[in-house]
Amino acid sequence: MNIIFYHPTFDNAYWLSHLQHHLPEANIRIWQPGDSDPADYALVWHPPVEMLAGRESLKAIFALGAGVDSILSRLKTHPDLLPRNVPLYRLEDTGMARQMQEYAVSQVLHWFRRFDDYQLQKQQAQWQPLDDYQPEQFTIGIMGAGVLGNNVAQSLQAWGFPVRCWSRSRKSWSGVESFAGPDELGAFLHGTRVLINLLPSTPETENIINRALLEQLADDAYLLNLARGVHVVDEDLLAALESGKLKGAMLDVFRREPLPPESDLWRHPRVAITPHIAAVTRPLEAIAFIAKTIGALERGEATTGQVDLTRGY
Ligand SMILES: NC(=O)C1=CN([C@@H]2O[C@H](COP(=O)(O)OP(=O)(O)OC[C@H]3O[C@@H](n4cnc5c(N)ncnc54)[C@H](OP(=O)(O)O)[C@@H]3O)[C@@H](O)[C@H]2O)C=CC1
Ligand SMILES: O=CC(=O)O
Repeated sequence: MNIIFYHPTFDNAYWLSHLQHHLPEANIRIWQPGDSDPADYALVWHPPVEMLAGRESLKAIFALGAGVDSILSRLKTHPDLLPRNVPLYRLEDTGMARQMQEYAVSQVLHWFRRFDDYQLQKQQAQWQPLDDYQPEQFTIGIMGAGVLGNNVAQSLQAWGFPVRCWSRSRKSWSGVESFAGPDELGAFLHGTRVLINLLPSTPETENIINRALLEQLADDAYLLNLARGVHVVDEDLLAALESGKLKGAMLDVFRREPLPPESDLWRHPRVAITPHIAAVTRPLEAIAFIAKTIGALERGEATTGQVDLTRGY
């Protein structure tokens, strides 16, 4: 079995040695420009067009992340980026769910315990206990009820917050109110105090967090964007912060990354920023998932994590 590997920033030697450990029978090589030798599987992130074009005999391609938007969006300009009829897989969880839980729980508790307000008071040397918020005032609405949304919902439920989710198909998760499809988006937003975005980036979800959506949230709402920058219309977010509709936002992802120094988001006092680190690919968990999936494919067994190219996630 031949496997080709390409990632622009990962430690290739580290990945190769651990892949080899999990797949001892495989010939694994780092793909280099000009390499058109046979391959059964390709493991990629931001692959050059030349790497995969024409490789119709691949058995599968693995994206080395959870979101596949960076690959699928390039298909418009480079239709031969992905060979036809070759299944594309993505990483499912592989340690990212735990990271998303840590991020979401810590930030929701930060807002719930009013640490943002106390930080502002501190800047004015103001010693002033504030009224507590009650969990009932802190309904959490999670957009995107997939692998990561499900785990984040469970971790926030454990803290006693009312949790609801919104997805294309209805979920029946114990204690979580489920809303499905565009017709139920308004009901999902009504009363949501903390909006957590964990949607994939697709043509349907681009710019979804806009003025009309933000206006439907509860007053003094908060936004936590953990998914993709293209989901949010930045001007509308800044306007909602200025109008007081939104009390704060924490953003991990941006339309342009790195976020340009001239962006007003950097300077807004009620916007917190992290550099797309909410959940990073953990090599050992990712390699275990890929090796398990290759094993299942070789044996003709069922797999999970295949991307539906028509849905775009
Ligand atoms: N910031 C970071 O560090 C990271 C960000 N991410 C982002 O998180 C995203 C989510 O990951 P993951 O949970 O694994 O993805 P999944 O594919 O498991 O879940 C996607 C969810 O979004 C829902 N959805 C998709 N399209 C729509 C739509 N048009 N309307 C309503 N709901 C929709 C799906 O609905 P249904 O269940 O009905 O199919 C599903 O519940 C990734 O795509 C990636 O962009 C991921 C990892 C790290
Ligand atoms: O944003 C990261 C990913 O894995 O998707």
